[in-house]
Amino acid sequence: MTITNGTHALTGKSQPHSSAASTSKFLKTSASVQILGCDFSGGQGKAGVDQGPSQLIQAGLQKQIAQLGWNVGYEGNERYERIVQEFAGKDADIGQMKNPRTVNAVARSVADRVEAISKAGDLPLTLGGDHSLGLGTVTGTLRSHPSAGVIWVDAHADINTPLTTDSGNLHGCPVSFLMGLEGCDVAPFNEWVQPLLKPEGIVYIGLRDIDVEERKILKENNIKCFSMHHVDKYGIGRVVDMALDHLNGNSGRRDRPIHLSFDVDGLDPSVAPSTGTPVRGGLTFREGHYICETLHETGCLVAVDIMEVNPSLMEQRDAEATVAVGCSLARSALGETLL
Ligand SMILES: NC(=[NH2+])NCCC[C@H](N)C(=O)O
Ligand SMILES: [Mn+2]
Ligand SMILES: [Mn+2]
Repeated sequence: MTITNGTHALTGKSQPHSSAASTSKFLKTSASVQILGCDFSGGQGKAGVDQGPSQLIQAGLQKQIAQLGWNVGYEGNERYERIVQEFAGKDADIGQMKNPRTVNAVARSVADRVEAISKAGDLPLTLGGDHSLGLGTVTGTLRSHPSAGVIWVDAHADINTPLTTDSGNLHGCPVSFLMGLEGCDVAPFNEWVQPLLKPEGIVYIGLRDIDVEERKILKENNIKCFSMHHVDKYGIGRVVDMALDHLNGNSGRRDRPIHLSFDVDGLDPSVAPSTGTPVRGGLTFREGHYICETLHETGCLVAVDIMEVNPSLMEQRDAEATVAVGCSLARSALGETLL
């Protein structure tokens, strides 16, 4: 194991620690974390979620991750801004879907970047932006690691289809596109989206606000869901264990690559208030971090998304708290322990 000298991310004190990167099973030995800042809000209706990535970066995320022993790269938002410009004023609804061409083009571009980063043996850390970006990040991961499983932490299932969505907001639909469910074979998405995700390849944690049609889809496809009810019943420790068991075919092994897509609204609004669709009764600060820490411990994480941080909502101090928790979730997933 490589020993490097780092600085403790909380205390700022210098301390020796093992390199987080070296413990990963699916990354190259000298792996880097490549941060993708996706300042994108077109998958839902509230402005400001496009400020999430820049705020997370301004809060020092890049340096904090470096202090954990990682090489860190950061890619800003230019390419996505160009796409948003390109379709501005020219993106009429298609059926129920709002901003379909913009969401499509952004997700496609994100998929290509995540795929390239992952194939280079590095870990893509995507900062949203709204959760429609998950169509891009998970596609990119599955092109690079076809056997990867997804852990989707969220108050919502984001599994509406173009036929079932009431809101028309595509941040409520990425999972159905990833699975190629009925109604998802529509332009412009069908130009590139492949049904790479199988229903048994995803586990949800934190659900508590599911639309009627989504509930049917989850049941029909036998998708593993740990709602807040299950977190209360079993405790977060057993829930994460069961989630990993499910993805690893109950083999007892921990050898399936994992993509973590963390919507900060999975956390309770008292912990992450500044997000577009908050739902009370969510994960505590520790439950959220426990998920990230435990997934890091498996050595199987290949990609991480931190989504739906919207610093323009609520008061300034709420925004700061939400940005801070976004940073600390990312650090936990990348190996920060509080010891
Ligand atoms: N990524 C999110 N925050 N999604 C919220 C989705 C809410 C609702 N189910 C919808 O489809 O509109
Ligand atoms: Mn959500
Ligand atoms: Mn979501």
